Amino acid sequence: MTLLTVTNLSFSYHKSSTVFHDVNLSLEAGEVFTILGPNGVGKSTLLQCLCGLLTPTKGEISLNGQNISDFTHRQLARQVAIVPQNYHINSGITVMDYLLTGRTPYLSLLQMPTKKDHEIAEQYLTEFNLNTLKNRSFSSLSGGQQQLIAIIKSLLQEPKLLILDEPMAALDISRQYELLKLIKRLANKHIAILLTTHLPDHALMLNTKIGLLSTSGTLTTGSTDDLITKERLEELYKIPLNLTYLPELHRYTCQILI
Ligand SMILES: Nc1ncnc2c1ncn2[C@@H]1O[C@H](COP(=O)(O)OP(=O)(O)OP(=O)(O)O)[C@@H](O)[C@H]1O
Repeated sequence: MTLLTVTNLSFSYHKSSTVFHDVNLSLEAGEVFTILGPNGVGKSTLLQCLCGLLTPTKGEISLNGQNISDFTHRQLARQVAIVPQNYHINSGITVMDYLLTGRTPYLSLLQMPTKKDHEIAEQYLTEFNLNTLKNRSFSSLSGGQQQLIAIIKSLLQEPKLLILDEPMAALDISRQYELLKLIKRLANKHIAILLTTHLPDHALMLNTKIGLLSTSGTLTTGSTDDLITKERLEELYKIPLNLTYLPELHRYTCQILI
């Protein structure tokens, strides 16, 4: 069965203006879907609708055939994790305690995280070579460190669908390389991943399903070959650019012509 089905979805913050309308998309387990679009077109808004943080004005979102409005918060948090673009955490919570909040959907009321939960968090910190951050306060971390820790927290949720809002934005290129590899590994483990990015190269590297969200509020979906083209991207971003084929990698790369 299709993991995520989005049907005729529309959203408005204010009655007078629609952010996006009639959005349709679907995602199977293990598929990766990349959304591109100019600043302010509604990518984050769409992602927040998909994980139940915002309620769409119209349309339906289903997980394994069940409308997400029928899920409890706890049920939904076992299925879907989101790594947002920004964090507003000023509580002084340590990195370890922040990570362990990812286990909340699996704990009963007032239950403390278990030894096993600590071990899983430690394992991820080791995998990402971030152990030294464990006892730091989350809010004292750099933007890139926060992004990596938030990604690890989302993995502790063991989601079937992982939603990443511009996950590469604050990362240096070596961390981007690690994250791109991680996305491929998670997809091989049948986790569906929906991400946004401002770099067409990320979509070309991942070779995913694509959604182009335009200023008119429509989402055009298709394959990388069909949608990551010079013509489509120039129309979307209104700038001159070029795609160059890299024979050694069997894919294109995108350059802004300046
Ligand atoms: N809470 C809010 N209340 C009212 N309008 C909002 C709110 N959040 C976002 N918007 C507006 O909705 C539109 C879509 O914003 P959104 O953050 O989803 O865009 P985006 O495509 O993710 O942008 P970016 O690429 O810059 O992150 C923008 O015009 C934004 O100003």
